[in-house]
Amino acid sequence: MVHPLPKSWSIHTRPEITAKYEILERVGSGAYSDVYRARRLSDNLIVALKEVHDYQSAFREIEALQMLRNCPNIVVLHDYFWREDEDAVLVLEFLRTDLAAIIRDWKKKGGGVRVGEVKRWMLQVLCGVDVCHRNMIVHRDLKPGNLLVSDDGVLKLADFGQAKILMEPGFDGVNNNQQLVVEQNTRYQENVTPPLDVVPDAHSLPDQGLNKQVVEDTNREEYLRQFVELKAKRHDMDETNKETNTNDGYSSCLATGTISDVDDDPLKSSYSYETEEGGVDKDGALTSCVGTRWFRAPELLYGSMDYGLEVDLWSLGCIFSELLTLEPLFPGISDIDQLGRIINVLGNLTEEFWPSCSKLPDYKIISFAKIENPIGLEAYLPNRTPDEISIVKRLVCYNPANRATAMELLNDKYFNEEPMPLPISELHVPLTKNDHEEDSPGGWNDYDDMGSDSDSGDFGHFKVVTTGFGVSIQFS
Ligand SMILES: Nc1ncnc2c1ncn2[C@@H]1O[C@H](COP(=O)(O)OP(=O)(O)OP(=O)(O)O)[C@@H](O)[C@H]1O
Repeated sequence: MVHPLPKSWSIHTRPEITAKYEILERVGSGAYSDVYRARRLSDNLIVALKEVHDYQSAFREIEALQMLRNCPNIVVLHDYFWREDEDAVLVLEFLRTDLAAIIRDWKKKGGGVRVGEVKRWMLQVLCGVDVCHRNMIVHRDLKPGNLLVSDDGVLKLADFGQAKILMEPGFDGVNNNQQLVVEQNTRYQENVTPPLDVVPDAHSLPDQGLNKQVVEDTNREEYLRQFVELKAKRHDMDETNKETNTNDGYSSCLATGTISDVDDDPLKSSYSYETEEGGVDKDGALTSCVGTRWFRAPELLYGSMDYGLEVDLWSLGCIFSELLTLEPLFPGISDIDQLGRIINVLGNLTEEFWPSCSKLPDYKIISFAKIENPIGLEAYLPNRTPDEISIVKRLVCYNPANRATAMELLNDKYFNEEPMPLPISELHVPLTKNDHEEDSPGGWNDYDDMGSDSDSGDFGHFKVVTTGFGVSIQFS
C-alpha cells in the first residue's frame, strides 16, 4: 500500500534534500522511520529516502552500511544527510518487495514451496548474514520483512537500525572489496573462503553530488576520517541526550518482556522485577530489547545482555523454517508466550542443553512447568527432508555456541545437491508487496503484529511464587 503524503512533511521542507531528490511517495514506515520513494535529479535513479527519527538507530544503520558497502546481499547506502538538529535521512537503493511478501505470495497461490527456490533465497540470506558476521556486525532484527528483494530477484539485508558492531574492527582488515574483516575472531575466521564471491554491486555507484558521503573509491584514510567524524558527532549527541537516552547497556528487558511490557502489564502489581541501571558498562553492555519477537533468540527473552552474533543465527533458523512451511515457527503474542512456545517445542531450558543458562539474568525469575514431552521441531516441519530438519535444528537450539554459522551452512551439502538452487533470474518476484491486506482476518493480517513489544496478550495459566531471588512467575 502506498501511503498518501502527509501535509506537514519534514523531509519535504529540507532544501538540501529537495535540491537533489524529487520525493514521490511514502512507501513504508517502521518504529523509527518513514521511508519514501524518490528520484535522484542528477540521473533519475529511483531511491528510497529513509528518514530516521532516532539518532541512535540512524547512527547504527549508517555505521553498519558504511562497513558493508559493496556487498551484493546488503542494501546499498548511496548517501546520507546528517545534521544535529534534524532527523537523519539515508539514501538507500530502492527495493520494491521483501521475503515476507514472497512467502505470502506462495501461501496465497497454494501448491507448496519449490525447494530450488527456497535454497536460492536462503543462500542469499546466508551470504548477507555471513558478511555481517565476518565483520563482527550483529544485525539483531533479522526477519523476512527486513530482507528486501529487487525486481530481478536479488535479496538484500536491510534495516540495520538495531545493528551493533561487536568490536572495533582493525582498519588494516580492509580487503580488495573494501570490507573490514576482523582477524581476532577465530570461530568466524577459520577457513574464510567466501563460497560465493563478493563482487561490487552495479547499483552501488556513489552519489556524485555535493553531499557525497559514500564514495566507491574512498581510500582508507578518507574512510577512517568520515568514520571518526561521525563517531565524534555521535559522542556530542550522546552527551546532550544523556537524560533521555536508552543506549545499549542502559536498559534491561526481563523475560517478562520489554520495560514497556511491564509497564503495560495489568498483572504488574502481582510480581516485581529489578533492573540494574547502575554498574553497567555503557560501552560494553548490550540490551536484550532487540529484534522482532517471533525471531528473538531465547537468551534475549531471558534478558541476556552478553550475547553475540548467534542471536542472528536463531533468527535465521526461524526464517528457514518459515520458508519451508510458509508459517512462522514461533508466533508469540507476548514475550512470555514466545518463550512458552519455544519451551513447548524444545523442552525446558536446562543446563543439560546449555551449561551456563542459569546465569541468564532472568533465568531464575521465570520458570515454566516441566514439559515432559516436548513437541520437537520435526512436528513443525511435516513432510520436510531430514536434511532440512537438521538445518533448522542446528540453528534453533538453546546453546548459542552450538548454532551453525552462516559460513558453515553456505558450505552445507544441502545447498549443493538436487534439487539445485534455482538461478536468481528464475526466481519469482511478486508484483505487489502488500496484497495480504485483502486476506481474511486471522491470516496474514496477524503477521503485522510480529514486531509488537506489548505484552497485553493472553498470559495463560501462571502462579506467582516467592523465592530466594524475589518473585518467580510459573507458567503452565
Ligand atoms: N531500501 C528500501 N526500499 C524500499 N522500501 C524500503 C526500503 N527500506 C525500507 N523500506 C520500506 O520501509 C519500511 C520501514 O523500513 P525499515 O524496516 O528499514 O524501518 P524501521 O523503522 O527500522 O522498521 P522496524 O520497525 O521494522 O524496525 C519497510 O518495511 C519497507 O516497506
